[in-house]
Amino acid sequence: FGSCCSGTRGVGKTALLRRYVAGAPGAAEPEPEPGAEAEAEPTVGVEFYSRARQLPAGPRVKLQLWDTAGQERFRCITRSFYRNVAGVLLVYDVTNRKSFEHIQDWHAEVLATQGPKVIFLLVGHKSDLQSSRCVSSQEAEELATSLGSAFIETSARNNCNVEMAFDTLTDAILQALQQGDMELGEDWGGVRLIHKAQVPSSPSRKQHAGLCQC
Ligand SMILES: Nc1nc2c(ncn2[C@@H]2O[C@H](COP(=O)(O)OP(=O)(O)OP(=O)(O)O)[C@@H](O)[C@H]2O)c(=O)[nH]1
Repeated sequence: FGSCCSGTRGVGKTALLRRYVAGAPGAAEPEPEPGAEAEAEPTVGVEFYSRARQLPAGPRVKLQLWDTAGQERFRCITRSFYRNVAGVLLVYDVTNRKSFEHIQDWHAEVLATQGPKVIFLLVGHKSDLQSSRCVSSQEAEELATSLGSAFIETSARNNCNVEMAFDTLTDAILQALQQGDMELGEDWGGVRLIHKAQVPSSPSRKQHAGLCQC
């Protein structure tokens, strides 16, 4: 499943993705975050992450995750990645009101590129910073409802709800596929199926576990 993280600069998209990828069995711990006084390196264009997940229902899926830069000057590059995503995490920072107000712009931008079939998840990030919160869960719930998406609050720092966020998105994509709300297309890379039967049995080739790998 192709998915991406979108949101204003500095909301914590990279930290969220790194925390999720580091949660895979056997993965290395994410690099320590810079100290409070040091600025984190902004994402340049788009960075790529991936993580496999065994679904309880049987299939093994691989999430291909694009970390898109929040800075305006990279917008041309990031837009080109929306075409091949099945899911989008719309991320804002619960301590940054402006990042919340821009969520509708990010949503509209993805829709303008991808069409209405993409699955959104609204993510209120940095939930560990409760004392400086300026976006309530309730108003975020209301925004999520108006966008037709689910909503979750996360913290990469406390490792709170990080797995849950990506699991929620994956499950929603799977459900949309099963219900026919999302369809596979040959010229669309948002969801790709690799059937086990199509994988040659040569010992030199890596076998895919489960029924399929996306
Ligand atoms: N308190 C707190 N800080 C966080 C959390 N996640 C990220 N940060 C901090 O927020 C800052 C920005 O994080 P990034 O992950 O670089 O943000 P980004 O959205 O990827 O930024 P761009 O790549 O510029 O769009 C860094 O200083 C991180 O240490 C979190 O869960 N809690």
